[in-house]
Amino acid sequence: MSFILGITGGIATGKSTVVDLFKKYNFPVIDADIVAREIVEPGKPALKKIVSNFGEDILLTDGSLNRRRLGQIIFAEPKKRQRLDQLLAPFLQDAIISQIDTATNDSSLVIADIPLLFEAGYEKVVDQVAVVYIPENLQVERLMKRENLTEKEARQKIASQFSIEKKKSRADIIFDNQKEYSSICQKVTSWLKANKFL
Ligand SMILES: CC(C)(COP(=O)(O)OP(=O)(O)OC[C@H]1O[C@@H](n2cnc3c(N)ncnc32)[C@H](O)[C@@H]1O)[C@@H](O)C(=O)NCCC(=O)NCCS
Ligand SMILES: Nc1ncnc2c1ncn2[C@@H]1O[C@H](COP(=O)(O)OP(=O)(O)OP(=O)(O)O)[C@@H](O)[C@H]1O
Repeated sequence: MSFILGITGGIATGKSTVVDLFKKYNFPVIDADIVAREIVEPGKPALKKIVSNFGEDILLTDGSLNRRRLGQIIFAEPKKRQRLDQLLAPFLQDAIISQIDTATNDSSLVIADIPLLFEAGYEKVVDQVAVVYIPENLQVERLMKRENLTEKEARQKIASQFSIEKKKSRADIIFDNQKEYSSICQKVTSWLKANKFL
């Protein structure tokens, strides 16, 4: 029996930074953002659904999804975001569960990196949830810096998810990422040792 650890957080709170540490220890990682890219490759049914809802304009000339354009639409218009979430949810869920199942054959610990874990109800497919936490003001600061956004744009993206405080209050484990990199490394390693995965 493998232990499935869900990792979530807000945009730019440091999920990738934490997940990379688990990868360094060779634990398998299912990345929901990558799965979400795979299910909308040209020819896949989820892409057809997006086109029938958002129009042909949502494709690039080579027939692939114009991710930048779709991002601009959904982060500015909550109704359209909800529509996208609804139409992708069944495809995402099937693919995520199937990738987790496959990974459990090879490892005692499987990491599921799911940005919208709470919003989309993935608590039921993982054993525990770790939230990578920084306070919202620092989240705004790191997001603006990483993506070269204005404060308004950063806050708009953050507002499209549950707040980081709400996620923190639902966590089984909190990986606080306010301090320097070495501090978060130490926390992850301590958790692995305390739970006998190292
Ligand atoms: C809108 C899309 C095309 C934008 O693509 P882009 O390459 O610019 O961003 P990327 O996929 O790397 O997502 C970056 C981050 O945005 C946030 N995010 C993505 N989709 C959503 C959403 N529907 N609601 C809230 N936040 C979201 C997540 O924190 C994610 O980590 C893409 O994010 C997408 O297909 N989203 C819908 C699928 C989804 O729900 N993904 C999250 C998996 S849990
Ligand atoms: N401890 C830290 N100190 C300073 N900066 C950090 C720290 N951890 C992460 N960062 C920076 O903050 C930004 C966000 O981190 P990261 O990309 O890991 O977040 P994320 O939660 O995976 O984001 P997203 O889900 O939006 O892709 C990055 O630019 C990263 O370099």
